[in-house]
Amino acid sequence: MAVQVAVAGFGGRMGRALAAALRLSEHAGLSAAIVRPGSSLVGADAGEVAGLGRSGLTIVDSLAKGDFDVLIDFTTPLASVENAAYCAAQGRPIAIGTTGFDAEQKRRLLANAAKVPLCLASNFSTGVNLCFQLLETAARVMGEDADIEIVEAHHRHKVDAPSGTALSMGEVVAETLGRDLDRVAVYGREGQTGERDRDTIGFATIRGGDVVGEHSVLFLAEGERVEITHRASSRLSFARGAVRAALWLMGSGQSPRAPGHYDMRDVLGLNASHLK
Ligand SMILES: NC(=O)C1=CN([C@@H]2O[C@H](COP(=O)(O)OP(=O)(O)OC[C@H]3O[C@@H](n4cnc5c(N)ncnc54)[C@H](OP(=O)(O)O)[C@@H]3O)[C@@H](O)[C@H]2O)C=CC1
Ligand SMILES: O=C(O)C1=N[C@H](C(=O)O)C[C@H](O)C1
Repeated sequence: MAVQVAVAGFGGRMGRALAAALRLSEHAGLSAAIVRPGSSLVGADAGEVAGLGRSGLTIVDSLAKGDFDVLIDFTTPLASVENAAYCAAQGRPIAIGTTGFDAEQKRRLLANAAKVPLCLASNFSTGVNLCFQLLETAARVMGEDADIEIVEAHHRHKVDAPSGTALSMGEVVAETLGRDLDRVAVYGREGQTGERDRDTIGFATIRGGDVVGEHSVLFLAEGERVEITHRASSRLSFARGAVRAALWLMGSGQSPRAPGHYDMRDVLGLNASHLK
């Protein structure tokens, strides 16, 4: 039987993409579509709202009104923290794609991983997670001799900056080089900045139009440079990854994973020690 998936943030850009990804999945199906309390979408047909035709599933405004095995959450930091606590209390696995958490929100979110399997990924696409792996190699080989800059571009509606993916990329590079990202990150430059400090990792943000998501990490050395770039052209790449993660959390038809904090590299088998 198909794994029953609830989607929180159903009315958003990713919510609709998740509806399409679940429609394409052989092993998972949409069983609950959750929107913000007070949303005008409450009571509407989920399939119609997602542009997929009538589904017979009514949109609701709380997880307690839905029936599900596993939750996929792409909402806001506040809502994700609440939803994770609900899932932990109910013993249900959760895959979270929301970005923009502050340190305290992230601590509260991850505390729930003591009770249930929780997969938190700033980017669920396969390509970005492969880039994380490539970045480790690039940082190891070139990092000490290069200036490292991270550039990201997203659509005009995005509310957090830098993107969660850019921050994850910075963390991968900083960790590989034994640097503390909180100390070396430079978020934008203006005025008399002085010369660049070699140990810093710079971030630049572009917002506009309908850009789905683009990330480049530049390793700028004397006489040469390496650029590792990922460009997403469809939100389906994120949504299909999140569905894959939800199925993985459910143990792919067997018993669910043990409680713990996982990420998309665990789902893809990219955290295996033989790859390091
Ligand atoms: N990890 C990944 O691969 C990806 C992550 N993201 C991240 O996912 C998040 C969502 O992105 P996107 O879909 O573009 O944003 P949207 O703003 O389009 O969608 C977010 C939705 O969450 C809804 N929402 C807010 N509070 C609640 C609540 N309590 N319960 C249920 N729904 C709620 C909002 O409703 P309302 O509008 O009515 O307030 C909105 O419809 C962002 O943080 C983004 O950065 C995005 C793409 C990929
Ligand atoms: O808000 C978005 O759209 C995206 N957000 C994620 C992020 O902040 O990294 C992932 C993706 O790039 C799209």
